[in-house]
Order: sequence, then C-alpha cells, then structure tokens
Amino acid sequence: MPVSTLTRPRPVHRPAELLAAYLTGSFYFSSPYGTLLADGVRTRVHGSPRRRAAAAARALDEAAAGGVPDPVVVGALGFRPDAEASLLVPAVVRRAAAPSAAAAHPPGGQAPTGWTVRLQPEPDGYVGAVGRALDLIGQGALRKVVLARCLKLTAADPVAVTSLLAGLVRANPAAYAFAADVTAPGDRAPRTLVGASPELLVARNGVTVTANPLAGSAPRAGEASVDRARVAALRDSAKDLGEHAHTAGHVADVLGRFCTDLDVPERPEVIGTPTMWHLSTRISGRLRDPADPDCSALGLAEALHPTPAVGGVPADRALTAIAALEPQDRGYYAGMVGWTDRHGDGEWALSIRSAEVCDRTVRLFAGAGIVADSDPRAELAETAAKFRTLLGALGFEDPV
Ligand SMILES: C=C(O[C@H]1C=CC=C(C(=O)O)[C@@H]1O)C(=O)O
Repeated sequence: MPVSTLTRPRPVHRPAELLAAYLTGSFYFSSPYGTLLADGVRTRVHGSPRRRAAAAARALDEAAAGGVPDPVVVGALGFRPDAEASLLVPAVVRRAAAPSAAAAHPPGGQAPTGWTVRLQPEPDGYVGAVGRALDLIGQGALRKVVLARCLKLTAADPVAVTSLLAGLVRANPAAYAFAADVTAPGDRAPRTLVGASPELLVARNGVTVTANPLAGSAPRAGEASVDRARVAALRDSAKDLGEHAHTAGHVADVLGRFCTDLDVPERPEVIGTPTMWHLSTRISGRLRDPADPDCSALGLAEALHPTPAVGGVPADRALTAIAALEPQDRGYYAGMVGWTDRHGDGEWALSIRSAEVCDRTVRLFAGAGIVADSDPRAELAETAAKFRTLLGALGFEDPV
C-alpha cells in the first residue's frame, strides 16, 4: 500500500478536554463539525486586505515543506476590509469531535461584582442613528444597513477568558464558539476575541461548500407559547423576510461565481439559539475548480465578506453609513474567525455574539439589520437580546 494512503494515527481527544486545555493566547474553535485547539506560533500570516487567503496558502506550503504534517492557518479578521487581522500557523493543533450538550464542561461564568457599564451610544443615541439610517433608506441611498451598538464593561479584577469561553460553550453547544488572540501593538495585556456565533459564513470540505446566512430575528422569550407565536410571526414577517433575502441573495450570488449545483432553498427556516430566533437559509454547492487558490475556505470567506448580515446593501454605501453612524470602530466584531488548511478545507464563522476581552475590560457589540419597515425601538430591543449571549456567560442574570 503506498504510504500516502496509510491513515496516520492521530491522538484522540474529547471536546471537553480541549476546552479545559484552552489557555489565554491559545486558539479555540468549536462547531457542529468538530473542535480545534491550537497553541504556539510557528508563523504569523500577513497579507494585504482581501488577499489574505493567498498569504495563508504560502504559509501553509512553507510549513508543509518544513515538515509540519497537516498544517492549518487559524485566526480572526476584523470587520473593515482594511482592518486588523490575526492569522497564524500554530505550533501544535489538537482536534476533537463537536461539543455535545450532554458533556460535562468545566464551570464557566464569573460573579459580576464591581462592574462598571458604559453604553456607546446610549439607547436614545442608537434609536437616533436608526432614524438617520431610515432617512437614507427613504432617500433611496440604501436598502439595508446593519447598525451596531457597544457595551464597555470594566470589572474590578482581570476577566478570566477561560471561564467565559467555558460558559459560552456550555450554554451554546451548537454554536460556532471561539477564542482567538487578537493582541495589538500598544495593548498592555493579552486581548482575546471570544464568542458563540450562530452564523456560518462559509465552510469547505473537499469540493463541497456550505454557508448559512442568517438575518431577520426575534428575541427568545423562554416561555413555550410565547415562543411559538414569535416563531410563527417571524416566519411570516414581510419585513424580516425582506431583510433576510438581501443576505441570502448576496451569499448565493457570490458562491454562484465559484460553484455548480448551488442549492438555495426557496424559503428560509427559523432556527433558535438560547437567546434568539433567526431566519436561516442553508446554502450548499460543489466547487467548479477546487484547485483554484481563490476557492480555499478563507478565499471564499474573503469574497463573501461583508455580507448584508453585518454590512448592508449596497455594500459600499452601507460601510460609509456604518462609519458615520456608529461612534465606535467595530474592531474584530462582525469580522470572521476560523481555520483553513492546505487542501483549502476550513470553516469561517461571523464573529458576532462576541466580545474583545483585555485585562479588566470587555467590549461587546450587537447589531440589527435596518430596512425600510424597521421600528427603531424594536431594533434597540433586538440588540439588547443579542447582548444576552455574552452577558449571560459573564454571569449577569437579567442582562439588559
Ligand atoms: C449583526 C448581528 O446579527 C446578524 C445575524 C443574524 C441576524 C441579524 C439580524 O436579524 O439583524 C444580523 O444580521 C449581531 O448579532 O450583532
């Protein structure tokens, strides 16, 4: 039997072991397909905006030539196309199956004592910004824009990212959960992007490509009869279906450039997270030219970004409106986080339901898609509900 067809024995890990082995500075990513924990830095990957997949491919080839078996590039990209990125080939990678709801995860959460909370903007400021976005939509300059607001929390003591991550995975075992080191020059302590995103930007496995755009939301009530009514209302809401169509249409158009046999369900379904209900379209296709370097998981993710789940329509005007209407730079929020390997396989999730943690501070964002029929107060309530993913994992009982 030729050596290449032999199966290389791999260490077998359990998902909970990898979660427990996470240390600040490691890279952790778990999804419905598996868990990856990466440690150490073999090579940092630098690339110009929208050309990071090419830089990643070069780094992977160099690592393979240097004797690394099955190298991967892991990390996170910020929201703005020219924003910061933190991509690297790690020294050690461990993999396990997907986290299971039943598994005993290490305890998470942290008693929320002595926190100070700053909202940027204040709720009325956010409502005003949604009003200005509605003016732009009314004038025909925009059709959709996602506006986010920011919570800045400061604790009395350094925030334990290990417990925060464990709390997120325990509460959201089906999510794309992640912790990525995004320390920047000038940071006086490690900075970590941590979160539990419901949204798969794109995954590639061989010739198969999958994406799961979400847009159009309702908060989960936690009471069965109320939630049944909310799900039914969301499924039939013309406003939410329109908001969703922008995002699903963009993803289908971009993937259509690379794929044959693109399967795009006609109507979205409703999926639930522990805090939200979302309209969801699961799109899949077969790559036309799998050897094309632009078709790696990271290349496809760069081609898709920013989808109207985090940007808007038209994309360039939405980015201008976001820069003008949001008082805070988004940093890594609403960018992407994931991994890609030498075969082009990988998974990239949107870095939403996320926070940047640095020493005693936690900076978290939540956004909502604004379309012609949006009600500013309802969009404010939607962002409050989206904050609950992170605030719950931090131990806030009745977050906002
Ligand atoms: C921008 C966010 O969510 C996006 C993903 C799902 C539904 C969304 C919405 O209904 O507005 C957003 O497009 C966020 O959580 O900060």
